[in-house]
Amino acid sequence: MTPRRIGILGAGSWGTALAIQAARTGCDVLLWGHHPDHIGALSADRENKHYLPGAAFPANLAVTADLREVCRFTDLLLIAVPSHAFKTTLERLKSFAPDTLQIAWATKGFNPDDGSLLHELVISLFSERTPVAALSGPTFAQEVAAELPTAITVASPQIEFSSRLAQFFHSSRFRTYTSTDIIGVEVGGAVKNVMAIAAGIADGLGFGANTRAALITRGLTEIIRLGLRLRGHQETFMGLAGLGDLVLTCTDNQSRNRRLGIALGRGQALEAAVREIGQEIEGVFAAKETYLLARKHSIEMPITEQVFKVLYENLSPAAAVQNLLSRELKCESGVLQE
Ligand SMILES: NC(=O)C1=CN([C@@H]2O[C@H](COP(=O)(O)OP(=O)(O)OC[C@H]3O[C@@H](n4cnc5c(N)ncnc54)[C@H](OP(=O)(O)O)[C@@H]3O)[C@@H](O)[C@H]2O)C=CC1
Ligand SMILES: O=C(CO)COP(=O)(O)O
Repeated sequence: MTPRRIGILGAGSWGTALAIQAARTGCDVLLWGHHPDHIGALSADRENKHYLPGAAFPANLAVTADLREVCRFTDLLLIAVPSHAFKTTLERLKSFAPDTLQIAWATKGFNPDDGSLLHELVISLFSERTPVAALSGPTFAQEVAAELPTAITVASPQIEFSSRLAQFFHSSRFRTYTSTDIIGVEVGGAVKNVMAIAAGIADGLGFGANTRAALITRGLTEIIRLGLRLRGHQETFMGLAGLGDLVLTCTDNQSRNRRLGIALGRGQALEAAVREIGQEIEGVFAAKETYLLARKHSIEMPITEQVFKVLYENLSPAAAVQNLLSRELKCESGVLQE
């Protein structure tokens, strides 16, 4: 049997957890990070002490700070850098990647340049023929590293590619489902982070379970509205990469987006809260991109709008809640209509 090889780009908590998971299934894995010093520490410690402490690297997981080395190792790459670094990572790859490159990603977010989806960016920089896939679902890195049972969706328009990738990561503790709806999976993964900030704000303000459940439900409506407009499939939003990830992120304090919301609801300033969390908080970018997309497509996304205003227009969390509550009365059953 030919050896299964994968290169994983991005040595933060999620790239490291996925590298460990792929290695556990028997793949040979090369994990790339952009800071030589950080990669040196990973190599010496056989552990990512900064981003994923306590998860030992399997022997078949190697690390490098040299992107060319990854392309010499394999033409199958999985990108797990933050969305703001996604384009530059692709551009760096493009100059020396082979024509046979297959690109998957576990990044959750939009292209910050224009709010396009990441698969559109990959195709525009590479080719319509490049196999592409997005991995997304309710998956905290620490729990995957600790081998707590987890399920994820691998979405690609090319079924052979998603099926092959699903096998690269599948184990008895990590269940992989395939999907052809890459649009729905990407929209769900990006916009749930905005809702997690909203849910955190509500909890930080001292509201209760009723408020949280209402935000999750109405947040899902917003995700579906935008997702359908961008041609995602309704059933995807009820799946792991939709409702599954939305519930996870809005309800558990492992979520950095939720923790940011809690800090804001308690009155902490944005910069101080971001600094204290000290890791990527994708919802800060996604709130702006989702808000602009909603305006572009004339879609009502009131929770997104209020989160945007809290983050970018200095609106107080209490005023944002008041704005949501004072909206005109609506019929719930019309939620999916324009
Ligand atoms: N953590 C999780 O549980 C999950 C995360 N995700 C998604 O994974 C993506 C990555 O997040 P996550 O790993 O959690 O973030 P972390 O904050 O844990 O790590 C971010 C990593 O990105 C690196 N990085 C920052 N800028 C660049 C750049 N320009 N080029 C290359 N690498 C860069 C950082 O390196 P350095 O520190 O050296 O700057 C660091 O290694 C996000 O889109 C997130 O939504 C998805 C599912 C679960
Ligand atoms: O996407 C995630 C889990 O599925 C991680 O969420 P946070 O980025 O909010 O920590």
